[in-house]
Amino acid sequence: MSPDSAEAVKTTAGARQSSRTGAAGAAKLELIGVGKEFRTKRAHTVALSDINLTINDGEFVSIIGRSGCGKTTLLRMLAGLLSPTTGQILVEGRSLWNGTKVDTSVVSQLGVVFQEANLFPWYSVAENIALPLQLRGDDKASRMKRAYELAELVGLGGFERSYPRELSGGMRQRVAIARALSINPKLLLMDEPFGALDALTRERMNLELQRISLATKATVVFITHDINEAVFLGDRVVHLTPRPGRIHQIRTIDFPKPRSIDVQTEPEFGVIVRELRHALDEDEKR
Ligand SMILES: Nc1ncnc2c1ncn2[C@@H]1O[C@H](COP(=O)(O)OP(=O)(O)OP(=O)(O)O)[C@@H](O)[C@H]1O
Repeated sequence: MSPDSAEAVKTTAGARQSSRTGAAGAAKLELIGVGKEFRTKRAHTVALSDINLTINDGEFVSIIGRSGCGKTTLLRMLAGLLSPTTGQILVEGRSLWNGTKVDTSVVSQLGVVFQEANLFPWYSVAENIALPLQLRGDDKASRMKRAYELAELVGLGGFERSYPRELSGGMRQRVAIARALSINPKLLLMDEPFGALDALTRERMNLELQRISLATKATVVFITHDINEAVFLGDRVVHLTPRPGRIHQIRTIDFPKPRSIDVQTEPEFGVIVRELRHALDEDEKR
């Protein structure tokens, strides 16, 4: 982390500008003035307001924020599951949403991993991994070849014929990651993927995800409650504040990759985590 790292911290006023200056490379994902409102009989909730963010090819962006600040809403809009009320979402320059209508050809190029692995219990590991390829009509030989390669990549070589019930929680999440990667997604979207895992497994999965994302050069949007995890994995960390959800600051994390777990013991790492934690605590008072 450079001595002028404080420069990387931008508060609300500067967030719009800093959000458009990520690592070098082509824009993979652009959010322009994105907002989401929910209207029910009982309530009108502005879940997200004026989100502006550009994510470049190969970048890993972590998103943190208090419960209810709109993280999942944001990811669901990026995944094509929920239409934005305002603004535009562009994937490689192509609009994901046209009003409330989603462009399915863009969605089919996205990989999504949720907190629950959501595997099909009656399918083997390899069959689960290959499912998106089956849906897209790839022949069996080529999709199994790819499934076996991916099983190896996520550390499940030898388990290709196992069934989900025979796997640990961490292993099931690896299958979910491999399945999301099967289509070589333009974007990998992850919503609290390790939230249900114990601390040690989670730490191992952080290392694995770093390795996989570097090996595949994937562009990743990663939502987490865990500040440590966000900083460890992220090239940038986006902090959302609630009511309505807005980008409060975007912090660039300069530690070179691959990062070892020991980076977390470096004083600079501790400073960043503490500052982000403090900023999140401030959200409670808002
Ligand atoms: N389908 C919905 N209908 C009405 N309000 C909703 C809906 N989905 C989300 N909200 C509201 O939008 C806001 C943001 O919710 P969201 O689930 O995105 O937050 P979050 O940051 O992911 O929270 P958590 O960390 O607890 O998962 C909340 O006020 C929530 O009540």
